[in-house]
Amino acid sequence: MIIAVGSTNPAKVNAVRETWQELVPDVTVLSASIPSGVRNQPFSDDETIQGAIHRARQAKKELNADVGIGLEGGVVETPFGLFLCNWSALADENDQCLIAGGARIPLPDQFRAPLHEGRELGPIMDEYSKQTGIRHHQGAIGVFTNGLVDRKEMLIHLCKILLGQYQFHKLKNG
Ligand SMILES: O=P(O)(O)OP(=O)(O)OP(=O)(O)OC[C@H]1O[C@@H](n2cnc3c(O)ncnc32)[C@H](O)[C@@H]1O
Ligand SMILES: [Mg+2]
Repeated sequence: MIIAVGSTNPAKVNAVRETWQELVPDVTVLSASIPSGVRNQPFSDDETIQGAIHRARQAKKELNADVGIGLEGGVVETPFGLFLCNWSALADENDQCLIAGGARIPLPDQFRAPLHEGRELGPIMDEYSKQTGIRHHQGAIGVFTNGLVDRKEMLIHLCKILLGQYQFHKLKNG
């Protein structure tokens, strides 16, 4: 079975690889950089979900896979402040999509202006934490949880929710 991931970000690819290779026999995980079809920095749940779905379907198509997976990070305004959000989608053999949402965590108020001006969270996080490539490693969630939950671990949870739904639908519909 071939699984295609619509990103080359190691936090994303390794999350998919570790989840599927551990839980499903004879899986090959391929990855390719796939545009999300939405803004580089999605600004709502809807836009982030749309990006995840687009990446899942395109990855499946471009890599000629059985199943495609899209993982997308975004930000959402709430009455309690600006939050990081995480969404994922799995495109199955019939191109039907399963969706799963992940962790949310508040972002500092000072991030609001640069994000609204069109900057991406990745570089803002690098400046804030005085590190480089945060998005590829611990992620914002790792920084703001003191390293207790990193981006890959958070994405593994999403991948398990996708895989579990996929198995549930297979058992139900054959
Ligand atoms: O190569 P791709 O797959 O595009 O990976 P990415 O890191 O850009 O991730 P997304 O496109 O899913 O996320 C949209 C933006 O939000 C940023 N982002 C999302 N989650 C993040 C996190 O946990 N830490 C740092 N930046 C994050 C990301 O860097 C982008 O600027
Ligand atoms: Mg991106």
